[in-house]
Amino acid sequence: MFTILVADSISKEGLQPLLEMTNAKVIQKKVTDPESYLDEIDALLVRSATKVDEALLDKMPRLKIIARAGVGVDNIDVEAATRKGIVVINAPDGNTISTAEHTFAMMASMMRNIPQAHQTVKNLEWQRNDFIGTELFGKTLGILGMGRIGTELAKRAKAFGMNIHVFDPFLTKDRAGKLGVELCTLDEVLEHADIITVHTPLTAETKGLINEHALSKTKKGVFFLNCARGGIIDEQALAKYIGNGHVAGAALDVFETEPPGENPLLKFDHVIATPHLGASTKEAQLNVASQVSKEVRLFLEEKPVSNSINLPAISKDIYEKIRPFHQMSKQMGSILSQCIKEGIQELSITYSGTVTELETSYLTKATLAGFFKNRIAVNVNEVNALLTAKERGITVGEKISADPFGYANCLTVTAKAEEKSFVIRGTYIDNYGPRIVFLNGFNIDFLPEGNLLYIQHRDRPGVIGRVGKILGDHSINIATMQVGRKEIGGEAIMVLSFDKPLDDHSLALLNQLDDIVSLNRIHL
Ligand SMILES: NC(=O)C1=CN([C@@H]2O[C@H](COP(=O)(O)OP(=O)(O)OC[C@H]3O[C@@H](n4cnc5c(N)ncnc54)[C@H](O)[C@@H]3O)[C@@H](O)[C@H]2O)C=CC1
Ligand SMILES: O=C(O)CCC(=O)C(=O)O
Repeated sequence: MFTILVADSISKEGLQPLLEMTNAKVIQKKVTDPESYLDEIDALLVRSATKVDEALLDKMPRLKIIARAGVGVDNIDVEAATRKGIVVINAPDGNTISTAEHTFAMMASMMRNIPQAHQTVKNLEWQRNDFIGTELFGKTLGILGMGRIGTELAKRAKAFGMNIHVFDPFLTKDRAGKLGVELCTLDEVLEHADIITVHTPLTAETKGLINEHALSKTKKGVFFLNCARGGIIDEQALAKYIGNGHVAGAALDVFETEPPGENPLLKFDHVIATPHLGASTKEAQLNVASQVSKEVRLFLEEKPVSNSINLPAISKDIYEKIRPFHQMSKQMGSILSQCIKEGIQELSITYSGTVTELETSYLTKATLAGFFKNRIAVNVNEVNALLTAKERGITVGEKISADPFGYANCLTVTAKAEEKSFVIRGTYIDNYGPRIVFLNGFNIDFLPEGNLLYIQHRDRPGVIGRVGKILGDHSINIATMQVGRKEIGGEAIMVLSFDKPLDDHSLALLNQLDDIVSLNRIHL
């Protein structure tokens, strides 16, 4: 049974895919509510009100996925979540139109003084001369950040006869041409635009993108809009430039601190504001809620998700092809980890045959996840596998080889420790399943599943019988047994599988047998 916490106000209709799950319980409470049962939560859904920081994550040991019903994930410590192996997803385009429309509405309202004029009429005044506005037609709109919202805004502004100048380091000239906008440098936008609007994410790079230095380059009488994130425009600098009459007005939907409280910007008549309403439409809220609910459900059903911030996105079709290898990779990593007990310096995987046509980097991460599973306390999965390896000084390598050793496909994983290395090879046979076909220098053939015992021994008559006798004497049923050797009388191996885990006492007795070199219990 999964427990899902919906911590912010999210459209109930959009939550339907989660409410319909028979194996999930949905709790709608703030994270500060004692009845939110943080230590039992598997999935967390938020908007921007809940700050998902490391301290909160520490209280949620079972958490597997955080879903942001919206775009900006700046209220989530994605790095801490990644370290803990928690998938972070968002709803990247469910509120694009609403936010573009809100920005446009704010721009039109600001240029025609609508909020201020509205208030005077409500106050029974009739001041027609105080509210002379400015047309949008023929003006230059500077858009900083030409992503989804910037692009939708540009379309609407073009329809109003505006010239669009854009700064976005990731926008190509070709795409700018197709969108009918002029690609500029930041300075060019600052120098030429009549109205400047920001539509970037809030990152270390965009924090203070519009600071005093940038403001000093703008035209006198310029207008500003921020319907993206507080902090992209430095509030102190903006207040200074409105105060000295250089900036003619600003329209703000977002603030560095929300709610903004006694913010000096709100004292200016030429500043209009809304309380972070960009995405507040019925349509957007339904869109984002149902987008993330569907994704969380897919994730809990162990199906691939598309809108992850910290996990490589793979489509459902691709996942279906990769699924058998995905499971086998995890098992191979786990076997390796249980056979080579010491710390390793390097883990390399060679792919050959048909598997090379798939997203092998996903399999490499799964192998690492399997390897770390029983070694470290942190939940390691495809999200944090590479980071975990890096933090532990393990070099991870991936190679493609033309030689599949006679199989249709083959994965060979080598772990190198200081003094030894261990190699495991597996193949997936259609309509049959995964098989481990090579273990530490020996050809073998076993199913990587359940409770296994890997025995290295000398190839002498009677060893197999003595092993069987001890197990039989202790009522341990051998489900399967595979043997392999390099040469007659030389080193040999056995891999046995049992219906239940092998107990310590029987293991110790087996260890005392002549000709036994080493024993490894493997639990998959
Ligand atoms: N007010 C509200 O309620 C809402 C606010 N937002 C915010 O709007 C912003 C934009 O959202 P989307 O368009 O959906 O995101 P997006 O990811 O589609 O677009 C962001 C664009 O910013 C560009 N960019 C990144 N760094 C840049 C830099 N240093 N200088 C210039 N451009 C840069 C990127 O190349 C990208 O094209 C985000 O901050 C998001 O959180 C989104 C939805 C609702
Ligand atoms: O949840 C909201 O209403 C805010 C939306 C937003 O800011 C975003 O999607 O980035």
